[in-house]
Amino acid sequence: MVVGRKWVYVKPFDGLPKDENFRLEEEVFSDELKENEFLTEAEFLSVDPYMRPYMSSYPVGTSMIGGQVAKVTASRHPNFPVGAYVFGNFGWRTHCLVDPRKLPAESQPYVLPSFGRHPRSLALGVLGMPGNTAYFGFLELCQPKEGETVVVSGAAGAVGSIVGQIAKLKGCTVVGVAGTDEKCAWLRELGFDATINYRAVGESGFAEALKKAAPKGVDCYFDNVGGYISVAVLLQMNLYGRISVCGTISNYNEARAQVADPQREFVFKQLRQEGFIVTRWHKRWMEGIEANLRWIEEGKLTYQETVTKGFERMPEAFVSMLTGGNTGKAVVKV
Ligand SMILES: NC(=O)C1=CN([C@@H]2O[C@H](COP(=O)(O)OP(=O)(O)OC[C@H]3O[C@@H](n4cnc5c(N)ncnc54)[C@H](OP(=O)(O)O)[C@@H]3O)[C@@H](O)[C@H]2O)C=CC1
Ligand SMILES: CCCCCCCCC/C=C/C=O
Repeated sequence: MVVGRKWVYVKPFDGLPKDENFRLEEEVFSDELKENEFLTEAEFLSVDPYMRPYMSSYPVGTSMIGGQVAKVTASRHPNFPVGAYVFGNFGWRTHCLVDPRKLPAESQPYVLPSFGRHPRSLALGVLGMPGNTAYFGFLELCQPKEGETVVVSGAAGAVGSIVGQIAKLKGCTVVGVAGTDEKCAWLRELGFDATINYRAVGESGFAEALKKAAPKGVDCYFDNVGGYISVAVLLQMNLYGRISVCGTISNYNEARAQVADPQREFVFKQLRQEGFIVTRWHKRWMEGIEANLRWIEEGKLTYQETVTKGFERMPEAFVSMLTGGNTGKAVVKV
């Protein structure tokens, strides 16, 4: 018998998540596995922005959703032997009994490929879902061309920091938008050509700061945040510009987003905007991971992680990420 712990969603979110929304519970697993089942023990867990809006469609009493890196501790599945490390969407839990046949195609667990000298936690960041969000969401939807100007919001986070570096690899001029001077300094170290600390310039100063940072206008916008930042970028897009709408974290804690009417820009500048969910590319998942790993090995792609220690601190790490406490990928080490 194995006793695990899990975080349960016990009260609907209202604004920023609080302690009262979560409860830590125990769960018991039998040692008796059925054919094709395996048991895991978590090593690293991910806290991601999507958990905030997604949980609103789950009933209270559901375990918190999310990805993790875990070790297989018992198995009756030939592809998941004892001792293997896997990625799985097992939720905020220390242990999980898995039968892959019960999971949808786009959420199948997989044994981690070798990351060489790099930590396994990267399977939650640059070598996992956020890295693939950057790789596919930027390259496929923005179709960047050498010499173009790319703006990335949420630029110092898990997705944005990779998008900006890929844009540099493609020969673009890159402007990153982030919430502190320290984050902006890191982005310039990564090779970003210009940065804007949106908190420092404020809503009223953002358009002018963008004009300075991107004097030739914007050809591609990778949008992680929505809100006034995105409206300002939209108004400075060039003819035939492309916008990849990845996320709108600026309103995840609000019941309703403030709506602007941007349609005129789309008509007269003939813009193209497309939203996406990264699992759209689940059949090409390993292609993204291999490309990002290759760039890391070649010294062309750098990553950073913000690691919180202790499974009991999952809610704290989640709220910290939602409020800008992380640089690069936010993860929790059990
Ligand atoms: N479409 C898809 O398939 C996917 C979408 N996403 C989306 O990508 C975005 C980034 O995710 P991810 O890289 O994991 O998260 P990050 O690592 O970027 O962490 C979230 C960051 O958002 C920033 N932020 C918080 N509030 C605001 C605000 N009001 N305005 C601007 N920035 C804010 C904070 O940085 P700062 O200090 O700069 O404010 C914070 O660090 C999210 O919107 C997420 O939902 C992620 C994965 C897949
Ligand atoms: C039950 C876990 C589902 C995991 C899906 C991961 C896809 C994240 C898509 C993110 C969208 C916006 O942030």
